[in-house]
Amino acid sequence: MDMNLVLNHVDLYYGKEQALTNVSLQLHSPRVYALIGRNGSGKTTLLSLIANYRKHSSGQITLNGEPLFENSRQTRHVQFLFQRNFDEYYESGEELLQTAEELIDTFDIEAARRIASRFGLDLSIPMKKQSTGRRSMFQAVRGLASRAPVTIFDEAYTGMDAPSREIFYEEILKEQENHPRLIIMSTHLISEMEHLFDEVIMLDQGRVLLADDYENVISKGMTITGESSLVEKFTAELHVVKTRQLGGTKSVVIFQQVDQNFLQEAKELGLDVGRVTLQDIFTSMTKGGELHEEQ
Ligand SMILES: Nc1ncnc2c1ncn2[C@@H]1O[C@H](COP(=O)(O)OP(=O)(O)OP(=O)(O)O)[C@@H](O)[C@H]1O
Repeated sequence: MDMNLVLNHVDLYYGKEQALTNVSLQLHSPRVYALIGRNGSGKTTLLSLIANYRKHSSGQITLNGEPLFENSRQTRHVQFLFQRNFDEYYESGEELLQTAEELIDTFDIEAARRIASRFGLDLSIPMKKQSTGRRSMFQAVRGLASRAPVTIFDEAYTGMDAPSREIFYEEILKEQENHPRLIIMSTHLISEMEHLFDEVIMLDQGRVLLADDYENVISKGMTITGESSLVEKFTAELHVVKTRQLGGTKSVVIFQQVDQNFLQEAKELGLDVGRVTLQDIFTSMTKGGELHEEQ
């Protein structure tokens, strides 16, 4: 089922504090969206609006052309998985999966049991007795097996060890191949999860700093290194997001689409042009403002 989620000039206030400002986004299936941003940038707030956990203060949020808030015809498409505290849950994982099967039309309990078994997650134990990482595994299982057309994972890996996270990523890719949908994942583990993403949304202090196709984002970022004055001259008109000075050598990160002529010219001048990762772009653009100087 095709999903089309649109946010149009959305603001969110907590009392007098503005957590989201003028957020406009268009998301659609089948895509995996990375939602990245520094602590307190508004990721969970944004996800909680999409998941109908709270109402936006102004603007519009629609799913498939209909206002989303308290609209059960559309909200039933959305599942939100976050680091839930299961301290009061005496039910076992299996019992909670059976409840999910009753409540969620698309839920596949056999898939849930299979993925739980891959994690080595014992579903017979009361959830309150599970460790933090295993509670996260359970949320991952529930989200993946929900097959919800809009599935949201808010830092779903919290507490999971590296092998378990690897299983989670493999299952995301498998699910997306067999049951494609709109998945949104907020994360701080950018390098580790980069291979999962089709799209990138970057928040900074409640505003959208960037929303683009992953390949576009990566193709815009590059480093240019060489003799200081040469680098300065060459990049004077470019969108420089980070500068690093090492003696007489300067290295800058630019974030801008450039053409082959540009690369050729850099080569002829003896400048070194290198690729950067999404994590590099993210830290360059958000570490203490857009332009970051390092000595
Ligand atoms: N329930 C709340 N009441 C008041 N302010 C809140 C509430 N929840 C979040 N905030 C504030 O809103 C802003 C955004 O918080 P949010 O939790 O959405 O950020 P985040 O990007 O998810 O952060 P993190 O990466 O640390 O989880 C922060 O300034 C936070 O203090």
